[in-house]
Amino acid sequence: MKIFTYMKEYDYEQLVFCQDETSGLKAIIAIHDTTLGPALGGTRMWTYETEDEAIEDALRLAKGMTYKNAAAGLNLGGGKTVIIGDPKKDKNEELFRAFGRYIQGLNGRYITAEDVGTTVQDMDLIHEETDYVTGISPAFGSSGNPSPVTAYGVYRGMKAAAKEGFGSDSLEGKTVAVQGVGNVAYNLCSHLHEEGANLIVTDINKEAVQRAVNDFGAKAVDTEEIYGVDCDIYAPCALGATINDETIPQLKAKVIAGAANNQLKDTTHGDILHEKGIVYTPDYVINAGGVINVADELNGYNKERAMKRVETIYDNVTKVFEISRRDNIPTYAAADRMAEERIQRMRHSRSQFLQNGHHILSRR
Ligand SMILES: NC(=O)c1ccc[n+]([C@@H]2O[C@H](COP(=O)([O-])OP(=O)(O)OC[C@H]3O[C@@H](n4cnc5c(N)ncnc54)[C@H](O)[C@@H]3O)[C@@H](O)[C@H]2O)c1
Ligand SMILES: CC(C)C[C@H](N)C(=O)O
Repeated sequence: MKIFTYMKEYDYEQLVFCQDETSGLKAIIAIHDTTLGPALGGTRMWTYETEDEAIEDALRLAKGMTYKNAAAGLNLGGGKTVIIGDPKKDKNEELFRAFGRYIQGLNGRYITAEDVGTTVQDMDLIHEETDYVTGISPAFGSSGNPSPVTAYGVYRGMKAAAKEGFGSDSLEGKTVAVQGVGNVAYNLCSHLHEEGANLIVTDINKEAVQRAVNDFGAKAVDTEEIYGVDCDIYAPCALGATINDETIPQLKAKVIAGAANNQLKDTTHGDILHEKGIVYTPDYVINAGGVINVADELNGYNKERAMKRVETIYDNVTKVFEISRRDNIPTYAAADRMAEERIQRMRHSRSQFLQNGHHILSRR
């Protein structure tokens, strides 16, 4: 992989490789853009086949966080970490503490939180070494696990998408096909079940599937079957790139609305969905609930304030559909436009120098 060529093409600021022999830590911190503020984004722990695959995942996820934070109206830039390893076997205290020291070394340019493969307990270990971590235990005044809040935001965004696709935001009687019933999707299923939606679920983890079957009366299908099931809404809630050349022809859903990051394999797939009249809800707009919640910690966490902001996901999704219709562009492009315009506006409005915080000579 030509790293500098890639970084230049998509305007990345920084890529940090972290190696600690004692703990076995191998991590990549990608900082995409800090125009709006420090880069906030989670830490993913995953078994990557190759180092290039891990680097690419970190870079793509970090850029997604720039757009997610900008579109959500947060004063934060975008970054992300991937730790190369098996979250079931390779975790230890030293590893997360070593990683925490690397974050501390960035002196606030990057703030972390949970993502796939990491937990509140892992964040607590990172917190032993740095304050630049959110989503730690509520006992520290933190917001805790972001997943239930992400799920609530996805639920609200799905309602806005249903309004666009079916003319009503009621999900009662709608059939939703959920791919991956992990931390976010289990909570999403709970909201959908409560509203009277029918659920079809799949996961590579059989216990996760069984829990959804038992708790919500969901119908289980095999992992490859999920794309072609008869449903109104497809909710991708596992990993990325599941909307691609192989899966699009199978889809029967009119609406796509789910939690996963980087759902489109690439932008051409967003174009195809647009041509087919499938309502695609841009991933980083609908799944911003978690980051909105953890970002509130930077002001001293207030749940009521955070949840009020999470409610805006419904309006943000609606706005993306409006831009898409107005400018006749696919929804992913409409979301990018919304995020990029905000970053550009802020970049320009900061051209005037204003002393903020400490006097620049105060430490002499
Ligand atoms: N946790 C959050 O707050 C949050 C916020 C925003 C976005 N996201 C994104 O949402 C997605 C889910 O996050 P999560 O925290 O629930 O993760 P998770 O690891 O708890 O859940 C993911 C689930 O997907 C399953 N899975 C993996 N590959 C699969 C496949 N090929 N087919 C079917 N199932 C498969 C896993 O077994 C797991 O149960 C991720 O893409 C994540 O980046 C999460
Ligand atoms: C900051 C976190 C809550 C990040 C979350 N994993 C996301 O992708 O939005």
